[in-house]
Amino acid sequence: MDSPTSETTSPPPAPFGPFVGAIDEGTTSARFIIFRAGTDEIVCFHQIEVESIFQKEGWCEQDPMAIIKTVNECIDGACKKLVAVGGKVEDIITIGITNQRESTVVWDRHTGQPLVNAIIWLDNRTTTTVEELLETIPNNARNINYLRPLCGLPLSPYFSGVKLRWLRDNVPVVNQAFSKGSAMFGTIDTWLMYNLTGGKHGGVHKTDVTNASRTMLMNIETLQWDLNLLKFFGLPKSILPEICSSAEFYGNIAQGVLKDISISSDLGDQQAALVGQQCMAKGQAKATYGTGCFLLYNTGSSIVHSQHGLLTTVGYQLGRKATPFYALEGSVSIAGAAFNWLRDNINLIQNSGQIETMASTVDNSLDVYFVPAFNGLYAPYWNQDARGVICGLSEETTSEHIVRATLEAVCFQVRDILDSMHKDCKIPLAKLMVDGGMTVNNLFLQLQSDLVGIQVLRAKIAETTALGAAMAAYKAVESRYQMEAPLSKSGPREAIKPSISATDRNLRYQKWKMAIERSLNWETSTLPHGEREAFDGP
Ligand SMILES: Nc1ncnc2c1ncn2[C@@H]1O[C@H](COP(=O)(O)OP(=O)(O)O)[C@@H](O)[C@H]1O
Ligand SMILES: O=P(O)(O)OC[C@H](O)CO
Repeated sequence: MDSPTSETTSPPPAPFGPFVGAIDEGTTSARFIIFRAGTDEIVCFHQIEVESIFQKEGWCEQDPMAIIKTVNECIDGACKKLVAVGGKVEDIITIGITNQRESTVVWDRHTGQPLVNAIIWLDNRTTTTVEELLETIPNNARNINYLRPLCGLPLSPYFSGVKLRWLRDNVPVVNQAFSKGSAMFGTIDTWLMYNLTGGKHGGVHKTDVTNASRTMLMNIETLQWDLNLLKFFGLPKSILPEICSSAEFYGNIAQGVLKDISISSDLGDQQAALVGQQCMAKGQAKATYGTGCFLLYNTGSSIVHSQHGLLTTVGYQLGRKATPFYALEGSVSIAGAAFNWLRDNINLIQNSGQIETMASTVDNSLDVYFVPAFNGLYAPYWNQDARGVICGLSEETTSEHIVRATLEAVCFQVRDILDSMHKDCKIPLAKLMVDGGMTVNNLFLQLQSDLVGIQVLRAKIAETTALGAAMAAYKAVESRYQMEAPLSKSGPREAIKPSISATDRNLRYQKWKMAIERSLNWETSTLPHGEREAFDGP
């Protein structure tokens, strides 16, 4: 047996500051991560799951007060861990915020209390609102792309403006607060910022350009709230936060363990991952696989209006006077969420650790295709009436084939998006940077590379979203910081290369397209309700 040496017995050196903290408030969980400033070294973090509430079919809500409580617990938890390893909380020089986007909160400016639960981005209750808004488009055009030139987005239940309009039309207390001028609106970043900086006692009411670019209310060129868009949605400007850049002083934290520490960045989580992955040059792209999957392609300072179903969004603006960078985005609403469904609704798996093991026991999905269009299909289809289908089932199909087909479903959806990006930008992507909860799954990354036919590069650290927020916050307080400098000493990214033939890949993709056809317009292609009730079999 080795005798202990002074080297093995002495405690590890205390981490030295300065540190930068990042709140990452995702759909599934919240976390607070403490980085060594200007690096991608995580000193410690604390993460807690956030509960979603499903009151009715297609609805998804979260309790805004529970979100605040969870974030505060994450901050406390991470700071305790920092002290436990010998670090000092006072060495945290600033923090940043990154968040699930589009999710909508309305609260009362006098009490600081939410008027309703937050409507989460993947909530589908507003399909009728979209229908009603389509009716108001001149010349009976019913064109979902009518507002694209102004805001870069198609009309869809996904975006905050549509959710706000639904609240105005359906929740009297919100409608009254709009009329009285006592309502405040915010996406999750704004709600967090308001509460952290004092709430009803002087909390700031601000958002950043990336989050604002997901509301359908901001003009994509001026980066200001657009009066024509507000008029279209019938919403008052008085409820909206001030739009700021993604990296600047937002306010100081009012109480708790981080009291008086500044908040210096705010970015939607997918844009933060773009920064954290260092896709800061035109033509670079990343895909983040969490609850949903979001592929962002940096288009530099140019606004590219997609002709093929992608979104035009702000990528980041790192300082008040900095040039805004834009991105084309392909959004997939159900990625990792499909596994939550396999676990919670049909008990096919018990935990996410089983996914890779089960899917690896079979060589292929035995021609099973699963389109998890639970709340319609986002990019590039924007079909709110699509619903999920599993096709190709046979007597030989097992749970393992379905789990594998679920992994492949995410890969095929990314292929759909890459094809659109290729058409919009003309240059095919040579490689794709990937991150997010699903990317711990090695088989998944191999399937992704096989089914799109390009190299997939796994991020060196899993927390690229929080890293992006921390980098932007540090940039705001340390102007000499070079964000493009190599961040990590941990070696090159892991590259996964395609291992199947182009013929095989294209055949499988054709089958996927057939499955997509079967899922599209499912809601509107059913019999009208009256006939459905009368129909009594053949
Ligand atoms: N090994 C795995 N294989 C496939 N999916 C996974 C695996 N581990 C986690 N996931 C999925 O990743 C998602 C969580 O990722 P995360 O990036 O934390 O999400 P979010 O930022 O949306 O909260 C969950 O939906 C979960 O089902
Ligand atoms: O919670 P995530 O990481 O899946 O991200 C949610 C997106 O921001 C929704 O647009």
